[in-house]
Amino acid sequence: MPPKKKEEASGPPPLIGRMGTNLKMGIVGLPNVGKSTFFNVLTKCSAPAENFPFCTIDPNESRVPVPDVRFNHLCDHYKPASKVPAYLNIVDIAGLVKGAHEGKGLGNAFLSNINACDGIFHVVRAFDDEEIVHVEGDVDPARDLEIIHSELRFKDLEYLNKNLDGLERTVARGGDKKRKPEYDCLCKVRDLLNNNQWVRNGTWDAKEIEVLNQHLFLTSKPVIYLVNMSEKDYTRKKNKWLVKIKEWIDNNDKGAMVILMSCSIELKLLDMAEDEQATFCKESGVNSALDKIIVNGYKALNLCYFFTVGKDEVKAWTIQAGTKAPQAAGRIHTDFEKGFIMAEVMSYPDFKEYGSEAECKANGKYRQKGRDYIVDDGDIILFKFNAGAGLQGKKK
Ligand SMILES: Nc1ncnc2c1ncn2[C@@H]1O[C@H](COP(=O)(O)OP(=O)(O)OP(=O)(O)O)[C@@H](O)[C@H]1O
Repeated sequence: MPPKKKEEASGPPPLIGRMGTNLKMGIVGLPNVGKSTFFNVLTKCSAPAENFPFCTIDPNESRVPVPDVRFNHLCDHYKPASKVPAYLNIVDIAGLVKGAHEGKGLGNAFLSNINACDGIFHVVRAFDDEEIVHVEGDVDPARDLEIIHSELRFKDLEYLNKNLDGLERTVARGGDKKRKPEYDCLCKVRDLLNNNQWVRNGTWDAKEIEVLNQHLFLTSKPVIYLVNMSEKDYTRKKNKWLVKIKEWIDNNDKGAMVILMSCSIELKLLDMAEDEQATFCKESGVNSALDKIIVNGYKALNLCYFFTVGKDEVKAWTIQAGTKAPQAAGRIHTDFEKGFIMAEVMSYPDFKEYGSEAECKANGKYRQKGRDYIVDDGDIILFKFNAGAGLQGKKK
């Protein structure tokens, strides 16, 4: 067998989850925890946010620009006619309740909406308000985290057992040896789930990841926990539930990202003019959590982007981390991939340091990269491709 090319051997490891650039983060949580409010402030649109459970009946989808000082700097520099940032797709999913996996509270429909997402913003309520009904009767974020965690796990177990039954018969009868690795992998999934663990927290080799990616378990999706606090608590950066939340996450999802936020502060900021907002943030020491949430949601999906720049347009092109130059070129046009010759690349830090394309060139920072180049987040690229592929010459 010929030796593997260096880039193949050292390329990024396979990942659990769907491939592609049109991935979505779903907003998940119990009813009345602030999901729709969060979705509204995020998208600055007006999906209903009412003071009673289940006001979100159908999933609501939107996309929000990913904030990036590099993109802003490139726009300031080129002053292009068109500015196109990267976007994060977000879906607002109606509240899950205990027993959702058995169909309670329209559970199954909502669980299938989660299935259509690639990552989860898990919103948990840490604010008290007697006017706002809590489906479990009182506020207790650790209990709520456990409910959602268990519902997704139960749903995976239900799906798994259905698949495993058939597979067990086929493999046990010795009829289909080819499916033994799949069977073994699914048994490993079953053990994990029965042990109160999520698929995402298991250790998997490349072959097993191939199997997992045929099934796309709910508990294989990356999760960012959003703790929705009252305005007062968020401002003073204190909340009586934080220790318990941290404890729960350490015990159940060690290392997961937790972001503190307050939907009521975000609503307040949304109503302010830009200068008023700046003064408020300076005086109160409070900042919006939205940028951090969007940027980390995007990263959780393993997405990144490269830039194309010029007077006509500065644009961020979403790719999956680890994408090689020809496939990145293919995001712009399939002919760019087919007729790929090279990528001319400036890294963003070099561009920032030298101040222009000409200075990057003069200082050896304008590099020509071939087919095996793995595009880095923030690269500024000009692709050269063979006009025989259908288009003329080179194109930004
Ligand atoms: N941090 C907060 N402090 C106080 N009130 C809040 C906070 N976040 C949200 N709320 C209020 O809680 C109520 C419920 O919020 P929202 O409708 O967004 O919940 P939801 O999780 O989308 O519910 P459902 O799943 O039932 O649609 C609203 O009245 C909203 O204004």
